[in-house]
Amino acid sequence: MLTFENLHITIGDFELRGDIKIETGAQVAIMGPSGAGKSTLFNAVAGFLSPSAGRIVWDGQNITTSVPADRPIALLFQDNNLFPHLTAFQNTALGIRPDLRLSDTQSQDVTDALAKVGLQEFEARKPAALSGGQQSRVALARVLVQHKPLILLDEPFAALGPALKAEMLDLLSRGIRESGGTLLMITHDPADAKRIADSVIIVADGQIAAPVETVALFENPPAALQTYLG
Ligand SMILES: Nc1ncnc2c1ncn2[C@@H]1O[C@H](COP(=O)(O)OP(=O)(O)OP(=O)(O)O)[C@@H](O)[C@H]1O
Repeated sequence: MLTFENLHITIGDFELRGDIKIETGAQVAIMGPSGAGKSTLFNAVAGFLSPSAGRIVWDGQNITTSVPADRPIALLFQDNNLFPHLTAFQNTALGIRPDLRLSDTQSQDVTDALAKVGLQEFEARKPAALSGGQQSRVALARVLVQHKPLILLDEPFAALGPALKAEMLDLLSRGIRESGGTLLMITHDPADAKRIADSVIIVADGQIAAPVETVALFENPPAALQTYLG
């Protein structure tokens, strides 16, 4: 379980508060207006920003002040962050060891992750020789190979067309479910939430709301979501 205990985040005069629990294995969409603090919340969870008060607890362990590398977290951001001079295999392997010196088992893990995202034939290709969708798959393989229990995605696959995006979300959701991971995904697209999220957390008006079951939320959206959806 991921818990925000009286969490208070401050940047200049921007403030965000939350006191919520997220069940292990949940797949949760984070939604809310632009500038409401979604990325800021991720930065605090990932350890790039220190909260001004409160605690972030994962499975009973206080991680509020842990350095990013010691947190149980893998991150996937919109731009994929692939290195142009490295192959799909090497870009994936970076998730295990930045110096790319893998054991045989680790190499097999990379091969398995690339197969899982349908790139078994593309291991030796560099990003320039991969389509946008294939590049996203490499980034996803790099997340899966880390076997982290908590996965944070900030607007993943936003650059892809709707069909490809849906396919990637399904791959992602299945991959994380198989590994028992917990997923937090920032998205502006209600279709993303409806496709894979069990519940939605609304970040608005300085508050991180408790997760609400996705179908129920869209059937009866709170005021902040109504305004945001237009
Ligand atoms: N480094 C910073 N210094 C000062 N203010 C910041 C900084 N980073 C973010 N902010 C402010 O914090 C608030 C929250 O920003 P954040 O990027 O978390 O919003 P968001 O919900 O992710 O928005 P979007 O949907 O547009 O990406 C905004 O008012 C932003 O201007």
